[in-house]
Amino acid sequence: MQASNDILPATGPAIILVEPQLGENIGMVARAMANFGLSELRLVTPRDGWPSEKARAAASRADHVIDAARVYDDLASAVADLNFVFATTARARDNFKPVRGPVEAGRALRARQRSGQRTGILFGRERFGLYNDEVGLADEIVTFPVDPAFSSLNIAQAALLMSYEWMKSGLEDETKTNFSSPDMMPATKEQLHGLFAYLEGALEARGYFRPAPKKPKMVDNLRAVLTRAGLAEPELKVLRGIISSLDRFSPAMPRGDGSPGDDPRRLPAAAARAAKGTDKDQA
Ligand SMILES: C[S@@+](CC[C@H](N)C(=O)[O-])C[C@H]1O[C@@H](n2cnc3c(N)ncnc32)[C@H](O)[C@@H]1O
Repeated sequence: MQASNDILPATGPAIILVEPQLGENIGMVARAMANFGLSELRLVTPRDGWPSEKARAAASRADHVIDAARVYDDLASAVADLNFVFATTARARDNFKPVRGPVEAGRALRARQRSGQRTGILFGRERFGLYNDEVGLADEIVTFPVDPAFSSLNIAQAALLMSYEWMKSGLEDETKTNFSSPDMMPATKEQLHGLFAYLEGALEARGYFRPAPKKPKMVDNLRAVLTRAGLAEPELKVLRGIISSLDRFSPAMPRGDGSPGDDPRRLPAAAARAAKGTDKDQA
């Protein structure tokens, strides 16, 4: 069957395969996407390179998906322009992320798309799935209800199930859900990662990440908390302003300009009261 000429522009979630190992699987993912009206395929460093004739053959004429597939050097770049990302995983993860079933996830993606957000779904390597720090780049997790004794689906089957739920969510007579006004939609991942870098730099300078071996876990937790908040761009600006202000007015270890040292006259009112020991709460 020939792919139709009037394929719709990519309005559905991007399907993001992290280091896919087999061209055949990439092709079958593309085919499943095309079956259910998805067309935006992103590949993070496919093991056997790209383009792949094996992928094209397995896609069974979903050529429009294969031809439009984009390759990225790392996952952060692949999600940079997205507002909301699901990670699919069969394994329970020890972090703060909400775990959804596929039906709920399909509906959530549809509602976010209707409110103008760009979304994506991550799939892991065939052999061992996604690393925890990769799941950490997503907002929420999707786990399919499967037999716990045999829980791992083939990647293309997993992509097929998610694509199916996506299409089904558009066929249902659902009440439209607007998450928020357009300027309060979640910031893009690139904007969010900018905040991570800024905050982590400020915390590093204050010796927050101690002892050093705990730093990766502390960073993961911090990022999970900030990701879960679904912060919009104006909210990121507020947080940046707060961090920069604390940076300037930390009497203990001043950074940047305007440090007040221990001069209470230059501290914000509450801090000045505390510094002078006149704060009633301290009595
Ligand atoms: C073959 S599986 C990887 C298997 C790996 N042992 C694991 O547990 O993650 C390839 C990918 O398919 C998706 N997947 C497989 N089974 C799944 C399930 N039960 N729920 C959600 N995603 C699943 C995930 O994206 C996974 O990284």
